[in-house]
Amino acid sequence: MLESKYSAPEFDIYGDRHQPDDDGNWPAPVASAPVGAIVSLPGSKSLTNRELVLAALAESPSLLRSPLHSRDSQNMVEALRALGATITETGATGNFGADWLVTPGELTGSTTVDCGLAGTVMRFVPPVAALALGPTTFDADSAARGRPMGTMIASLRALGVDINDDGRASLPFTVHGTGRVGGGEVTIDASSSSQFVSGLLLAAARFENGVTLTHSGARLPSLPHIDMTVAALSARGVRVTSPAVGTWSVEAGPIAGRDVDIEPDLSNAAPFLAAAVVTGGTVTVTGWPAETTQVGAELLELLPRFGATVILEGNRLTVTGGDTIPGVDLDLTAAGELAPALTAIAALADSPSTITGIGHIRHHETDRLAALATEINKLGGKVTELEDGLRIEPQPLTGGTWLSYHDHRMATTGAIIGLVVPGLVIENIATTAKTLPQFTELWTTMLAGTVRE
Ligand SMILES: O=C(O)C1=C[C@@H](OP(=O)(O)O)[C@@H](O)[C@H](O)C1
Ligand SMILES: C=C(OP(=O)(O)O)C(=O)O
Repeated sequence: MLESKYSAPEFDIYGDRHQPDDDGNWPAPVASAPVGAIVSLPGSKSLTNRELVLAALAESPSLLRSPLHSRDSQNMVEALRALGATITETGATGNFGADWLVTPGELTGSTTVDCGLAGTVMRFVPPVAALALGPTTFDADSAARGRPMGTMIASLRALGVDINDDGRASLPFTVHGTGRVGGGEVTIDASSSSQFVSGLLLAAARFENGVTLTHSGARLPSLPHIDMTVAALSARGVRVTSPAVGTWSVEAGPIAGRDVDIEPDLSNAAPFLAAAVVTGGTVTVTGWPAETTQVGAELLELLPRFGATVILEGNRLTVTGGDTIPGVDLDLTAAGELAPALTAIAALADSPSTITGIGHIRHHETDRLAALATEINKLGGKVTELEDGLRIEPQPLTGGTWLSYHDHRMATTGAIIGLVVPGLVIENIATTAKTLPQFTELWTTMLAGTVRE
């Protein structure tokens, strides 16, 4: 497949060319043959940042083993430290960094929180700040200031929290914590992000009356991420129920300290597994959990739709690309986080694809529907934006500059396409540090494992 559709590689994947230049541009390495590699990945962003929040709100210390060390998790650590938790590195430093010991402390507030580019920080920490004794001002990178926050601000206000946003309904804003939140019933529209639900549920056991939250919007994206929140709460002894579809109830009560192993990030596995699909090679990801709430688990069903063979043996997931890549019709409402990597596969497929249910990813790190269509079309592709998705009609692609839009998954999506499209240069590859600072190293190591035929 690789040879039949695309020209031979032009340059050496092992050379210095695969470091970014001084402007942060990175020539995406081309796979000279089907990839063949075993890849280990750092911890899950979503699990790490949930466990950090819960550990900071708990009644006793927690140990997070193999947490993600990345910009998003660092922003979370610094936010919780600023609010009063003590977080120290401990234990042997593994391949991807030390464990974290989190000791809860009095939530003092009177501080500022830099959310960076992290949706989990801007949506999970304000309810914690509402429990603090003083004001907390939240801001973010200018690239992230426009991400939706109105639902969080309105729902905290509905629960009795004083917030000053100067009428913007977005960052920056100040949460005037008083040390207590009454809680109770609240109805919110979480159609632009599931993180509004998760953020309120994570802190709700510390509200005086807990929370009963009902989602009222037309659609609710990323449900597996809410299930992850519910599971993380339950594992810490919090009583949380879902009495009806779209309603969750968290009882007031203590949050238990807990030692927890953070699973590898299965969404960050997507580009590596996609590399097997688009080159007709084989990639094994280690440490794949037997059971997980991560949405990346859906790759086991999704990648075979693109002609791949997927085998889970023990804790190793092996994906082998097929001889052809059929186009697909997918509803990714639940798994929008996987859409960029799957769009790369679809752009390199043998027939058209339609991906729907992902209107909300216009509110991710960038408008991902516009960004994916723009960048693929610049290379000669034919991607049409739909109201809630993309129509992808594969075309022969040529190299060019691939913009990242401060979006780690845009950067890694470019890398997938660059495996088979020579001359693709990714702007601001460093933005991958949001969730995977080792991306270029792991990617080139994956390619160095290539079995040349
Ligand atoms: O709760 C979480 O950890 C996340 C929820 C999802 O957000 P949306 O519901 O905004 O898609 C997902 O896309 C994001 O990467 C992480
Ligand atoms: C949408 C994402 O991130 P965030 O947690 O910043 O929303 C993502 O990682 O794909």
